[in-house]
Amino acid sequence: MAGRQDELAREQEVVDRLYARLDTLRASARARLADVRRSGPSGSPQNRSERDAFATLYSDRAARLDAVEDRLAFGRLDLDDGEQRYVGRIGLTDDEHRSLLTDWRAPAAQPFYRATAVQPDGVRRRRHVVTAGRTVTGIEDELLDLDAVTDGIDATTLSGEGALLASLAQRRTGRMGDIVATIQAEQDRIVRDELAGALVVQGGPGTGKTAVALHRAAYLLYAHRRLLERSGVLLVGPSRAFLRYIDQVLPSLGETGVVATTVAELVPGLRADAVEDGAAAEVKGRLLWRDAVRRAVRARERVPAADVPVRVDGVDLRIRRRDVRDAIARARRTHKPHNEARPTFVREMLNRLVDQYRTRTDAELSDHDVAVLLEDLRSDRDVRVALNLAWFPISAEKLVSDLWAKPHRLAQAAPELSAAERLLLHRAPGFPWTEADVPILDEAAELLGEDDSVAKAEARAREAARVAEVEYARRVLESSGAGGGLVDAETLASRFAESGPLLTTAERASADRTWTYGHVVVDEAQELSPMAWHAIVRRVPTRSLTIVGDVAQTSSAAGARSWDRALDAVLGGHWRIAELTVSYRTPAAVADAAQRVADAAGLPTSPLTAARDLPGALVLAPSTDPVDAAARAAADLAKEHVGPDGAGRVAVVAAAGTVPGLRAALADLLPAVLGSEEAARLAVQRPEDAQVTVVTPRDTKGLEYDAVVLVEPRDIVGAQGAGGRWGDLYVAMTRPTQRLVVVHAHELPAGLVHEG
Ligand SMILES: Nc1ncnc2c1ncn2[C@@H]1O[C@H](COP(=O)(O)OP(=O)(O)OP(=O)(O)O)[C@@H](O)[C@H]1O
Repeated sequence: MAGRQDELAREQEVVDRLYARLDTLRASARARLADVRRSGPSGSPQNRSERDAFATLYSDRAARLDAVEDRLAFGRLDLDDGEQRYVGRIGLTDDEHRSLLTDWRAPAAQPFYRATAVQPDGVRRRRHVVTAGRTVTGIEDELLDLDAVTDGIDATTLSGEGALLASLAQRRTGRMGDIVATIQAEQDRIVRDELAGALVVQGGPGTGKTAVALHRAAYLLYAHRRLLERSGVLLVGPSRAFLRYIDQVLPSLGETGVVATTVAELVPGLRADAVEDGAAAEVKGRLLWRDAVRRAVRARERVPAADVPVRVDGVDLRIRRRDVRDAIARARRTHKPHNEARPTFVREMLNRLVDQYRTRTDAELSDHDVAVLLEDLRSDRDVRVALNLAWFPISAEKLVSDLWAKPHRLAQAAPELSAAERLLLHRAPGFPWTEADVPILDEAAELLGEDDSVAKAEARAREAARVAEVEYARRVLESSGAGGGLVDAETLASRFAESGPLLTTAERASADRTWTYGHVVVDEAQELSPMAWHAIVRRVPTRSLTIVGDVAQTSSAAGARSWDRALDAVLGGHWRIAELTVSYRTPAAVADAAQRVADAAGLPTSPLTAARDLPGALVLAPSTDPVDAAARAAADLAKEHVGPDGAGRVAVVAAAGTVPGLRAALADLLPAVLGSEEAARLAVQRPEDAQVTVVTPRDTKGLEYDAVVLVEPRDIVGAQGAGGRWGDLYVAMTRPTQRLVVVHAHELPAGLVHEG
């Protein structure tokens, strides 16, 4: 083994040099930061904001360098021409700009993920370097030499199998980690796919769709930094819990500027956390709301039933129906949103009233007289009421809450709905918003706009100032040499902005409903309703999207069972699809059983091959007392998998009605099985950090656990047979990385029966 020890020692030397370089760069970023901060609070506002901008720049750089500590370098390519190229989390060069480490996203790193013996791409050997902290603990070589190929090679051949299996075997921490060291070829093709257009990634559970989507976001930010740093990247996930689960991945890849949100949070400042019936959510998810909201808005632009008499300055005037009709037509011709077109309507009406006044009184009116008269008309209560009734200034919230609370408004706006469907949507005034309301509110906000003439004037002034700042920033960058691809004049200028705190693109974007992004990533995309798609696509006019999901896992009634049907309406058929087929999460026995169940239920599954199997991964446990049996199984699994260091996750997954009973049974049992101290430690964990947890299938969406106890599959599916919640069962079965125990009193669904 002397050869291997020598190799390890050699790699250790290289890794030591790379960390030394990293330390030097960190020290230099810190020193620059300290210099900038030391320069004190003196100077002109211009100087101060310049100093703040550089402080942000250097602290960003220091934070990025800090984030890449773990597994800084993880690969080596030995090329045909004798070059050895190290691949790692970021690119590093020495003082003479010679490459020490190649960023995993650079074209030069691509063969690390793609080269095969059949297509070696100039690579002789691929080496995975495994490190713990800064110590090299292992190496794994693949010779990409056709002579070394014994068996046939197929699409599922794993690269760096040892490193991959080691990472899959690790205890789960409740936070997703990056997979940068072991991205597989089929995944890499998706990660590096071009920016333009909409890419749909369909794949069964555990095929790495989420991981791939996040690595793709990091890749695109690297490959198109100038464009995307300014416009931003939006990530839409299914829930806050899910966003928390993945929130360390992008920072570990050196990217912190991505805006992460859920559909419920898509409109800044709006809380939509109430839960509603799936049937109502399905109706609210239909595309018909584009027309319905338009009609609801139009209903606030209304010609009165009869002329309205008003008396101004002792003169009798009439708000005439035909004037209102003409003024409405005129305002609509501006093609502005309702509230923004309102001043045109009002101006038009007031001018017509002035004309009437002139005719009635037969008076010569000077400019001054007209101005005074206009002011009188504007402040007259009756005139105001009549004009408001004809063109009502209204907020999105008020418009939509009127639709839900006032049956006649809904009937008028959405005549295509049946009376039963309309009844489903009825709410008492003051109800809280739900997720399905948000795309409708967004549509309303879009069609209403804001009456923001003052804000607009301010924005124009700010834009003029910004142009000057960009010019200034360009000069600063030229003279300081701080550009180097890390920051451009626009970015720096936005940080120079004198007013308010220094906002990053992500901060500005997340506070602005009308922001348009350079790229949008949608995860668990099968859950989105057509209206939610409409709201998301609006935010990316270039239609540059990465859409990942699995139409076999859909649980929302408004979600998609086919990508064609979900996307053609909003993307006009302009999207491409890639498929992932290897399940990295779930052991083969579990993945195969889940696949059989899903196929028997007729779900639109993708082909799925598990990357590994584990003995005893699937246990079927019949019991006459499933609650007790599930609690016992979970306690035993907790003993096996849950560590006091916070690693290891066990979930009991059950239909909602059983959850409270299971929680109580488990709480009673854990002290006896784990000891009272360990049980007490677990008992006080926050729900999102809980190492042992009892949840419904929908709570587990996108997440994973070391072991899962699945309680009574029949209850999860529900009584409807073929129309039941099979997607939920498919999700629940495919959460464990190590073991699935199915506890049941009733008959198991087809496909879940022990074969042989
Ligand atoms: N190339 C890889 N190397 C190491 N781990 C990987 C790789 N690909 C995926 N994994 C791991 O497999 C697990 C499943 O990945 P992920 O959650 O991205 O799958 P998914 O397709 O989004 O699943 P689901 O459809 O169930 O939400 C994760 O723990 C992920 O880190």
